[in-house]
Amino acid sequence: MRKIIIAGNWKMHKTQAEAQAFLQEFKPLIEDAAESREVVLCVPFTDLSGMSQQLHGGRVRLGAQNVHWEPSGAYTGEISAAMLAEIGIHYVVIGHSERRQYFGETDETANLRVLAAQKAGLIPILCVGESKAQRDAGETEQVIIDQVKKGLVNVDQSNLVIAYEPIWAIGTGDTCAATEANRVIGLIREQLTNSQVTIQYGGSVNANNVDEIMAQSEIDGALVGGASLEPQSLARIVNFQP
Ligand SMILES: O=C[C@H](O)COP(=O)(O)O
Repeated sequence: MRKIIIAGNWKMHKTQAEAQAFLQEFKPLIEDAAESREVVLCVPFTDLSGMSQQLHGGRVRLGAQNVHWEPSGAYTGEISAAMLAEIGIHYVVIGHSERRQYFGETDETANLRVLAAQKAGLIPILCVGESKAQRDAGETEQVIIDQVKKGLVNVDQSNLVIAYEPIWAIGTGDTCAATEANRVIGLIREQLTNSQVTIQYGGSVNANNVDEIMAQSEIDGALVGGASLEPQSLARIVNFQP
């Protein structure tokens, strides 16, 4: 049975004080959510340590938003997988389209990061997705297959999450039709050797559309940006109605 994972990606939002206030309101709202649903918050590096202590023993797990592939060294500004694992982090977002667009990340560096994360015992959330131009040119399938294959070289698929995030649907309110997201995620699954990998959809998921998205047979969760910043809205997404 594939694990359902609802993950918030706060991106570059929330100070430690704001994170603490969020958790105080959020935790009671998800107390009754089905145990089978994993709840993850992928937050800025500066929030991780404090939140890890605040969440210790609870059901909300933490994720980072990036990780370097080397275990240590002269890489100013970078964070290693062991540093994250040491403070109780379980997940790490890798290859998000914003990292690819603004920071020059590639399928090759995403692959190195996935391998480093797994080596330290973290679960990578590998993001893939096509741009509007690629979709309009009919290249969606090839782009996605390429990203998946290149990102997963030598990767252990029993310790992996993939997020399908069409770039044109991120932060735009222009959600990919649930049936189309389901089709592309089915295509991603066909490229895998392990059929049990959790594959999320991401791109303008919110309290109003989550039920339809999560009703799709291939979609095992959501990676939520904007709508994860408010406790009520993320709680509604965690409590989606199947
Ligand atoms: O990682 C999350 C995605 O980029 C989706 O962001 P969004 O929900 O604000 O569209």
